[in-house]
Amino acid sequence: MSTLSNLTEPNVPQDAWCLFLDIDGTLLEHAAHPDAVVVGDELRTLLAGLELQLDGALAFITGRSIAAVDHLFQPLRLRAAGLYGLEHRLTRDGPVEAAGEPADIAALAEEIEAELGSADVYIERKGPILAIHTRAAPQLLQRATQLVEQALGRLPVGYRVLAGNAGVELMPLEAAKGAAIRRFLDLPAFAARRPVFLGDDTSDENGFEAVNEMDGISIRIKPSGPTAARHVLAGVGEALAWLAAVSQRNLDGSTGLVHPLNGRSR
Ligand SMILES: O=P(O)(O)OC[C@H]1O[C@H](O[C@H]2O[C@H](CO)[C@@H](O)[C@H](O)[C@H]2O)[C@H](O)[C@@H](O)[C@@H]1O
Repeated sequence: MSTLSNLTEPNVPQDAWCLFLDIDGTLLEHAAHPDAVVVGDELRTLLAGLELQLDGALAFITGRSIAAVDHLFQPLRLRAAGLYGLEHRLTRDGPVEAAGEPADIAALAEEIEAELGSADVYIERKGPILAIHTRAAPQLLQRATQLVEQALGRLPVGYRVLAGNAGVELMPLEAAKGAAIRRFLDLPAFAARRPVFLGDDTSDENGFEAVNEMDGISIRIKPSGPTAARHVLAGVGEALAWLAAVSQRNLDGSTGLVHPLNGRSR
């Protein structure tokens, strides 16, 4: 685990590499509600350009569903692992593959909603995953966490509880960003490329570990404590600037290891 003091800003190899991107808190500033985030045309253009430069070796790795991601980024469609890897779209225009039958957690969502009894708590129903958002009611986070932890024993298959950003999520054990990244790395478009992963959250830590094992480049956005990532960028603005600088360097045809924000080799 690294702490803030020993994390450095990342370099990116100019030879064969591929890119994995978390969305909320990495590419998009957090908003009061999941539907309130805004995707600008500049971001769409940046991602489309990077995807082209990387010959398609770019994928979103997100806790959102792929349908929700498509809706947010439309008309742009990219390769994606959604629901923390319970869904994959391995080619840009291909089908969404979903992991087995989800447990029926609809009733549980109703129960938790009634128990919390606050219009300020938003329960996002994502098929096999429940996300309980307490951004507008932070005093209810502890109770929400207790409720999902208590529910674990009643669920038919292995579930776990993961702290989210201003909330908590209940998800199947196999939902993990590291496994989602590995799945892409087995594909011809990604194989033999060095993985680069940008993320900002607890759920991204598992992805950083996977990327580190493959001698990749793990980048935590705005870390607040120890992280498995080896590099840091201070916030969404810095992450977007870094990606834009990398893209520009690709267009310029530079070679070697570069620090894209200041152009110096390291
Ligand atoms: O893996 P990510 O792409 O980072 O997605 C993680 C979760 O992001 C969304 O929730 C978070 O962002 C919302 C918008 O800023 C914010 O209102 C909420 O408090 C955050 O937790 C999304 O709604 C979840 O489904 C994702 O799992």
